[in-house]
Amino acid sequence: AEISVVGLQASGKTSFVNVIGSGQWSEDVVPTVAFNYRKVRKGAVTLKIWDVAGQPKFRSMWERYCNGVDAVVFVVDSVDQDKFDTARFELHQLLSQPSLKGVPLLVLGNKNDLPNHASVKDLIRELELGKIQGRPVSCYSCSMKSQHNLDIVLRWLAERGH
Ligand SMILES: Nc1nc2c(ncn2[C@@H]2O[C@H](COP(=O)(O)OP(=O)(O)OP(=O)(O)O)[C@@H](O)[C@H]2O)c(=O)[nH]1
Ligand SMILES: [Mg+2]
Repeated sequence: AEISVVGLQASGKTSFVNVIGSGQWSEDVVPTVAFNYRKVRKGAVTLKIWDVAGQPKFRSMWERYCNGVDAVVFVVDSVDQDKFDTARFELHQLLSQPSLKGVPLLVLGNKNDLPNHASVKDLIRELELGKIQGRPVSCYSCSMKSQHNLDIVLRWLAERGH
């Protein structure tokens, strides 16, 4: 399956790709410039992953990297509640692109190893996930640091096929 990983800067997209790619958690990751491409084998499935940069100047590129993928993964820092409005805006903006019609969406509320993280229920409300129509949508709370819930995330991705 081919997937694209998007979301605001410092939400943990590159950490996600590093952890599922090599099992390596590291505190020291540099902000992504433009994008990274990585192929990850997980048992019988090969994931082709576009890890796209989240800083404002790169967000206009998200659509290009999401075009034609089997799933979009949108990563949110579930502790950084001040950024939920921006995350919601960028997510709905992206999903409104005609090229992304029907593409399955996985929202990850990352950093749940930290205190006061938003729950899945909070994220569904804050990001208005209930308003999304015409595509499968899932939302999980997880942590790249503790690897909590990464098993169900990988299962979800494996089900996107190929
Ligand atoms: N506590 C904690 N920190 C995390 C977790 N995931 C990522 N981080 C930290 O969050 C910071 C940003 O992580 P990145 O993976 O670089 O974030 P990004 O979304 O790729 O950022 P851009 O490439 O700039 O868009 C780093 O300091 C990570 O160590 C997590 O699950 N828990
Ligand atoms: Mg990155």
